[in-house]
Amino acid sequence: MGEEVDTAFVQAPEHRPKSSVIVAEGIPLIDLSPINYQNEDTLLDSSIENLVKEIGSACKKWGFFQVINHKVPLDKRERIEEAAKKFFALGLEEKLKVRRDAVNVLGYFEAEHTKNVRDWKEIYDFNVQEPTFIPPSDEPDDEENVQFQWDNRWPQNPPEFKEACQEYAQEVEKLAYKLMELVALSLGLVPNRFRGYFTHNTSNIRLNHYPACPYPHLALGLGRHKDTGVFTVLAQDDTGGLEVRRKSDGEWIRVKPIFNSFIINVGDMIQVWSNDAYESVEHRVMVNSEKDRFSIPFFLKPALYTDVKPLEELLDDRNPPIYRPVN
Ligand SMILES: O=C(O)CCC(=O)C(=O)O
Ligand SMILES: [Fe+2]
Repeated sequence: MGEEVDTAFVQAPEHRPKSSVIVAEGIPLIDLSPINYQNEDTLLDSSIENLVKEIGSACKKWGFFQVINHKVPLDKRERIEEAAKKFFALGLEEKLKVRRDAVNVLGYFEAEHTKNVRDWKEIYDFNVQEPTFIPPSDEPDDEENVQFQWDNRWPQNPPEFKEACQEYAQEVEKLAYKLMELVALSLGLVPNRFRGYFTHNTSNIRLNHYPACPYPHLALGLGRHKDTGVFTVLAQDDTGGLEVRRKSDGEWIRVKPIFNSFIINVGDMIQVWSNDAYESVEHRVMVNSEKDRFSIPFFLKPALYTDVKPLEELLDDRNPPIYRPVN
């Protein structure tokens, strides 16, 4: 990524970052302490009730919130952050050894595009559940129906990379399931309503590296998009750069980094399950000319065979299904 402006990275004028930044007072900060003192049978006492209300209203109003006191051990997070830094600092040739390709969707990738404009970043993807369960195809001979592979490609360097990734994944996955229960309660459902969808989950973790960029006014680290999964649990470093589209007026709002917190955002699947009660919200990432930025999203995703459709319990004559099942 040299000093010349490479037009592949240049955003259309209306999508370029503005020089003034609005820092969100707005996106709610939610303290998860109440669930850390609970066991399953007491999940419904009053501190949980308040927490559930906070989560429900954050999902409705913003589609985004931050959580603290989440019980993901800080040392596990620091270990994967360090491993990610060391991996991205390797030479390109070394990283290309684990590059994703047309068949295997996991591994390193340096040429991601969002809405046809190249993102100023490099990434590494791995799946949380290994091996990923792939349902047998109905039409195995159909040439259109390419069978993708979902095999984690672990680099040899740094040596601790795989273990750091797997240990972190386990912890953040536990947090995701707790949040899923709280989201279920906030929709008036039983806490484990969604659990069965994740037996053969396809959740993945992405390591994002946004290098410092010589023309941050023209490019984006990641163009505007919505997350396609259930929801995302994102660890961002202290650089800042994530912006969220405020539902009330469409303004881009910067999400302030808070030490040892996670950012949670509603994805497309909750939007469908909840029949639009909660909406998936656009977000994007700014780059800057001085500092690299690292982030680690965990994308909670169900089994590949899941039919995602509005949940029957939430529908009635006044709230008919907006979506047909999507598989
Ligand atoms: O880097 C970030 O803060 C956000 C990343 C993101 O939105 C994504 O990878 O989908
Ligand atoms: Fe995203």
